[in-house]
Amino acid sequence: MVKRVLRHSFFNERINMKIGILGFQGAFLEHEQHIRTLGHEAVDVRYTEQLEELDGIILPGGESTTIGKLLIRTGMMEPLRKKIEAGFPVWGTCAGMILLAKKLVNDSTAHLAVMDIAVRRNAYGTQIDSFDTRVLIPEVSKEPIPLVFIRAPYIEEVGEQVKVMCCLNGNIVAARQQNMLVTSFHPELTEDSAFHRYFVNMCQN
Ligand SMILES: NC(=O)CC[C@H](N)C(=O)O
Repeated sequence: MVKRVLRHSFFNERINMKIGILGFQGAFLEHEQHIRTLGHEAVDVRYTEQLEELDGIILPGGESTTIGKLLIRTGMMEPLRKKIEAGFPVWGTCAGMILLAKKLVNDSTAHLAVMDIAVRRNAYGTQIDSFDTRVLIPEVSKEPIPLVFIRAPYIEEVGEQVKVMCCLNGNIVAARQQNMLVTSFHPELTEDSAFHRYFVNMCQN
């Protein structure tokens, strides 16, 4: 409560959020750039103690099996899971989506298993099946935004609490359940900051 009050300016404008980006592997720099462009601080998260100073965390793309193993090895898996279950804002892009899913339909990777979605890993095939497209996601932006898919997963089933934000050819590629946001694609690899703005807003509320 004290933290919330202190982080508002005199005129009640929110200043300088601290957004963590899990830095074990994957697209740290690209996410950092967007967070900085929006005027907030990006923190490279590698230790459990760092979680306490953050307003939210991004789990970037990479290799979910590797990131899952590192979460266990560093002792961050359980504290992070508990924090997310208590309402800590989190956004998983691609491998990050896999880490957040309660159910993996074609894999048994160690993961956080907090969000009520069933996810298929590498659902679009291999690296050469990577692709990009533009889609209007009204909740996030007034204009169609570029979506980049790289060995991407998609969501096959969602629980009652989950809001589907974007479907592509009948597959769910973006969804939100309260404090948890997931995207199959990589907004950090495009110039459009709409998704980062959306997540920062989630962290402010
Ligand atoms: N770009 C990505 O994050 C790819 C995810 C990767 N295919 C995995 O299973 O973890």
